[in-house]
Formats: sequence, C-alpha cells, structure tokens
Amino acid sequence: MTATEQPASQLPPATILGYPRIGRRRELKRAVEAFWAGRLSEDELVATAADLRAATRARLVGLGLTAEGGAVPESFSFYDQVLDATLALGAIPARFGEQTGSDLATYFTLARGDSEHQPLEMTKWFDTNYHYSVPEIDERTPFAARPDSLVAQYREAREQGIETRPVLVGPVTYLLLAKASDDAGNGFDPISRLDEVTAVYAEILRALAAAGASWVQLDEPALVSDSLRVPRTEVLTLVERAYAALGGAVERPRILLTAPYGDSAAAATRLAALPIDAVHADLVRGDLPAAALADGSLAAALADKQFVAGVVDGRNIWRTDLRAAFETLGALQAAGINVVVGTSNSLQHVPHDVSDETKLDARLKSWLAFADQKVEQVAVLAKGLAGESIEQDLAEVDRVLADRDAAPGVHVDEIRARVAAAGEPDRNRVTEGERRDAQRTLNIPQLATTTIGSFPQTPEIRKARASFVRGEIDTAAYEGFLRDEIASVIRLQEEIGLDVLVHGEAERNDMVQYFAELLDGFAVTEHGWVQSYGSRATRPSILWGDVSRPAPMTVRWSEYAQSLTDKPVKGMLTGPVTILAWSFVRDDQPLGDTASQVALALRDEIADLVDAGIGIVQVDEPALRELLPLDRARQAAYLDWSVGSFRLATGGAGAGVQIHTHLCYSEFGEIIEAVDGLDADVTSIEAARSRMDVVEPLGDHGYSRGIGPGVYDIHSPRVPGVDEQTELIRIAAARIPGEQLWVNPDCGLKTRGYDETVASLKNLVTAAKAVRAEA
Ligand code: MET
Ligand SMILES: [Zn+2]
Repeated sequence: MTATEQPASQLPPATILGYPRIGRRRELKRAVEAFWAGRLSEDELVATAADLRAATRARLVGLGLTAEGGAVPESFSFYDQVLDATLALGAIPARFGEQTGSDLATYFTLARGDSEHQPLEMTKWFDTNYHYSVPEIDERTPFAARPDSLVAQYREAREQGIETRPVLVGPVTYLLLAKASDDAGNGFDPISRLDEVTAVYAEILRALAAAGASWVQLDEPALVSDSLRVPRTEVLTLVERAYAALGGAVERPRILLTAPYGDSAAAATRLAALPIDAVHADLVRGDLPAAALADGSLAAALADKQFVAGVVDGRNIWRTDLRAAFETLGALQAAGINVVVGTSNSLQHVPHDVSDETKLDARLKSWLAFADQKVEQVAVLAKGLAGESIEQDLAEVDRVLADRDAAPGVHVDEIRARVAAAGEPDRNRVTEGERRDAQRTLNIPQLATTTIGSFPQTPEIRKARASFVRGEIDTAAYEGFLRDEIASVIRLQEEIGLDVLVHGEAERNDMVQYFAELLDGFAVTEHGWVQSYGSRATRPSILWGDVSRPAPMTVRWSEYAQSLTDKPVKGMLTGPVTILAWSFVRDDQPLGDTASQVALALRDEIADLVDAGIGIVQVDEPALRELLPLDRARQAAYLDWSVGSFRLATGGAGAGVQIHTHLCYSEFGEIIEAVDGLDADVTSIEAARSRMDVVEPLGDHGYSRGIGPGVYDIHSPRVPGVDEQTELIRIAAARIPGEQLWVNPDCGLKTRGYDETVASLKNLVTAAKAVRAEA
C-alpha cells in the first residue's frame, strides 16, 4: 500500500519524533535573547517563531514527509518541552504568585526567574546533554487545561496546508520528572496526582480534536529508565492506568505513544494492548521482545495499531546503515505488523543539515547525516516498505559505509596495538597508602583550599580568542595575552591565600572542544549546534577516527603557571568519558574501545606534565553520571569501561603524583562505588546546593580518599558569606577527617565575573581557616 492509498486516519508511512527548534543559524536563540534584552517586542518574537515553524514544516515536507495525516510533528518550543507541558497543564508553582503578564512572559519567568523568583531548577533530560525545567508539584498545585498554544500551532500549520501532529510530554513522564515543591508535605510524590493530571490531558486532547487534529504524540521516555523514583515495572503500570483513561476519552485525536532513549522491549506487549492507536519503540538503543515477535503474539497485540519503528538514530550524526534498518523493518512487516518508519527519538539532539558545513573534509561529510538527512533516510525506508525499489539508495549507503571503514585514520594499527597491549597493570597504581606517603612531600595542609580549574572567561579573553581565530592577531600576540592572563590568575590566587593553584583555563574555548582540536581523530563543525537548554546550544565535536595525540596539549600552560609560584599548580585535563559524552562519537565500535584510545592520549599528557614538574593532575569527569545507561541491565558494563578508561588514563602516574578528579552533580550516592573505583587520590563534587547531602553516604561508605564537597554554589552571582561556608565545612568536617577533606567551590568559575569570584574565594579561605582552627 502506498501513502496515498492509506485510510485517512492512518499515520503516513514515514515520520520523525521531533525536529531541532533552534533554527539553522540559531535564529530562535537570537530572537529570544533579543526579546529578553528588550531589543525585540513580544509580537516580533512571536512572528519570528511562526516563521521558523513554517520553514520547518515546509522543509520536512520537502524532505519527504507527507503533508497530510500528522506525519510532521509539531515539536517547536520557545525554551523547553517540559516547561511547555507545565504551561499546558496550568501547573504554575504557587511561589511564582499571581502572574499578570502575557503567557509568554509567565513562561520565561518560570524558565529564568526574575528579581523576586528563583527560576525552576534545570536538570538533565534522560541520558542526554539537554536540560529541562523541573516542574514543582505539591498537593495543591492547580491543574487546568491550557491548550491554546498547541491548538494555535496546529491551526497555523493547517493554514500553511500541512496537517501536523502536536507533541506533548506524556503525563507519567511529566510527573516522574517533577519534584515535590518546597510547600509539599513530607513524603509527597508528584506521581500521586496522576489521575488528576491525566484528566487535564484528556481535556487538552479534546481541544485538539475539536480543532481537527487527527493525531497527537505523547512522549513517555520514563518507560525506558531505571533511574527514576519508581521501578520500571511500576512505570508501566502507571502508563497503563493513564492511557486506559486517555484512550477511553471519546473526543480525542488518535494517540501515538513513544518510548524514546532506550529499550522498551519488556513493556512492548503490554503497550501494544493499550486502547490507543500507535506505539513507538527505539530500535537503535532497544529491541522488540524476540519471543513475542517470533510466536506472533506481539503482532496479534498490535493488530489494530500502527507501530512506529525507531530505526534511524536520533542521537548521533552518522548515516544509518539503511540495508540493516530495511531488513529490520521488513521482518516486522512480514510478521504482520503495520509499520511506520521513524526515528529512535526526537532529532532535537542533532544539528540541522550537513550541507551547511563548508569546511568539513568532503569524505567525512559523506558519512554524516544531520537532522535533514535523517528525515530523508526515514522517507527512503518508507518507500522501500511500500514496495518501491530503493536498491540504489541502499547500495549508495553500502558504498559510503565501506568507504568510511577503509578511510585513512579510521583504523590506525599502532593505536589499536597499543590499546590491545594495555592490560590490568596499566590501570592500577600502587596502593592508596603508599601514595599517601609518597605525596607528603607536596605539603598539602588539612582542609586544603583549591578551585576546580577555570577562572572567569572575561569578555577580553573571548575577544582575544575571536581575534586570533579570525586571524586579526598572530599566535605570538595571542599566546602573550594568555600568559599575562595566567600570571594574573596565579597572583590573584596567592593573594587570596589558596593552597593548591590552577592556571585558569583561559586558553580553552570549551573543556572538550579544546582537546578535540588538538587530538587526531576529531573534527569540528561550523554550524553543528545542538540545544543544551533554553537559548543555549553547544557544538559537539565529531570523533570519527582512531584517537591519538600528535603533541602535548596543556603542558606549556601548566609549566608556565608553575614557574610563577612556589605553591603547587594542578594540571587540568578532561577525562575520556566526558570527552566522549560531549562529542558525537563513531558508532562503528564499542564506546569502551574509543574511550581507551582517548585514555592513552591523556596518559601521555599526564606523563609529560609530570616530567615538566607538575605534581598534581586533575582529570575532570563531570559526565560520568550522565552517560550511565538508563537501563540497569547495561550499567555494569558501562561502569566497567568508563572507570577502566579513567584508570588507564591515570594509571601511569607515579605514587608521588596526586591525581584529582571532579564530578559536578550531587546525586552521588548511586555511583559512589564507581567513584571509588576511579581510584583518584582526591575527588571534588558539587554539594553546596544540597547542603552537603553527599557527606553522609560518603561517611557510610567508609570512603578513605580525599574529597572536596563544594561549599560555594557557582551557578549564581551570589557571594556566599564566611558564616555560610564555615557552616558547610563544619558539616563535612564532622564526618570526614581533616587530612581527607578539601575545601573548594562546586565547579569551575568560567561563567562568573571577577568581583563575585574574588569575594567568594576570600570568604572560602577565611572559612577554611576558621574550621581548621577549631580542630
Ligand atoms: C563542568 S566541570 C568543569 C571543570 C573545569 N575544570 C572547570 O573548572 O571549568
Ligand atoms: Zn564541574
């Protein structure tokens, strides 16, 4: 059956779960930031957004999605999709009081706060580097359907001649990602309000149906996660309860339920039985249950439904192996399943269009697929399923993949031989006790004070870097500037009285990209921006080949900094897991193999730092927790390779070299074993906002290494006073012996200004001295 022969109510044969919202040239970022700065009126912002949405829809149709029947998702957001749901549910936390401005003004007040209100907290969305605004719910949070903007966007599309599919975070995921507000009673869990929230979703669906929408998409990634407050089996029960109610609603569009970001195999048969119209599964990260597929029971359960097969990877930028995907799809179709071709998840996590890249090596470029190319791939596969010949497309991808596999730099024998030869001894340093003894010569005091690495990235630093990149100043001038910057940061830290100094990281545009630009095997893009949160986007590097280090990367900066002071200066590196987490990584070999290559490059860097007289090296792994698989069954293997790669990077350091690591998040209890496994001599972590919550699990665990729970929250310009920091240090000192306890901020200072940084660090040093004196 081809697209035109499908009954009108069927979802067309190709779709995607969502598309980047930021615009090919980050138009939305520019408009939104101009609006915040008062340079653009609300009407102008609204008009820019409408233009962007119209361009997106037209483009998606141009790339092969059907204009009718809800194939095009309506997945725009001004800031964040979870915040959109908060507004659609009318769930404004009471602490924001009566909001009298426009809906858009309220929206941004929740997102960003104002002079009287802290913004909603932001946290990572599943295992991605995207951050959402955390809903705050209590017993009294009002819920009332506010479908206006969903309806308006649907209508706007219709006027354009395109029948889109409104997209909303589903009720179960919404409540499981929410936190109890400060007003909530003890033990309150937002999920306890599921039935009320579901009723409001039903009203939203009614409004969409009344506007004529034939489909709606409800995203329930909670179905794939073992990292939520409730076990996965219970998530499924909650989903069944909510969708029994939604499915039973009389006036509603057809419902597509999605389960992106992981494996929903265990839930598949029960999801298939829900009284809804289409179910999605992520077939890149997950599977379908083999037995139920083989014995026909899955197909039977899906009999009255469409199944959106997420075979095109929405998390990565490589061209899909179309032949393999086509085989998967064909098998599903042969099993009697009504298949729609889709993506594993929303394409919001990939950049817009490969053809915007003018500087990438042409051969590398031919291996890549950004969002637009992925839409084309989905459309081609759908044609194939409908019986058209796509052999040419399949052959073309075969050729590209073979070319990639054989290209110089993709497999480098020496690098592979070195990884293969790295054994357990290379991952093990001498015992903790021996190291402690050897490191006494560093003369580190009790409650030693230090920072996490970066100092403020001032407008002058950014300007100098931009001038250098544009070729307006030469290397000598730029490097002279950086040396002056380092000298002033060292002087400042001596004045403040910190014990272990840093060089300040002025030379780094970004803690991953800096290394990506200096290592072989990486490429950087011009326009490969991906939304990180709100108006912020990052441009991940592409790790395409075997990784090696052609030359030292940080040594001269650290060496210069150390030459200016008698105090120890920490060398500063980004760890293998974080380098992988914040890049687009090759998908043709296990992540662990790639991590080992990065680790060996870092290992050489550490050796060179030590040769240059650096006695302390910090290897940052802030993404260690982020990459932890959502699926518990896959966590052990992850921890094995991630911890192993850190140990391979640091395992060559002699006993007298003090290895630090830094992880910035506070839900630390769940991976404490892994942190212990890193075998770093000192670990700094974020703790100020949670008021040292982490200290207790550490105490219980009998943690014996150095630990620096942050006493200064660097996420806002507020200067924490001496008393406040003293209090936090005391809480830590009550559980952790003085020689183990370090005193430091939560994270790097690059986003802060100098005034607040100096004041805060002076208070930190005063506070540490005060608690030292109490001992
Ligand atoms: C996100 S963790 C940042 C660590 C880095 N060394 C810095 O200080 O900025
Ligand atoms: Zn950090």
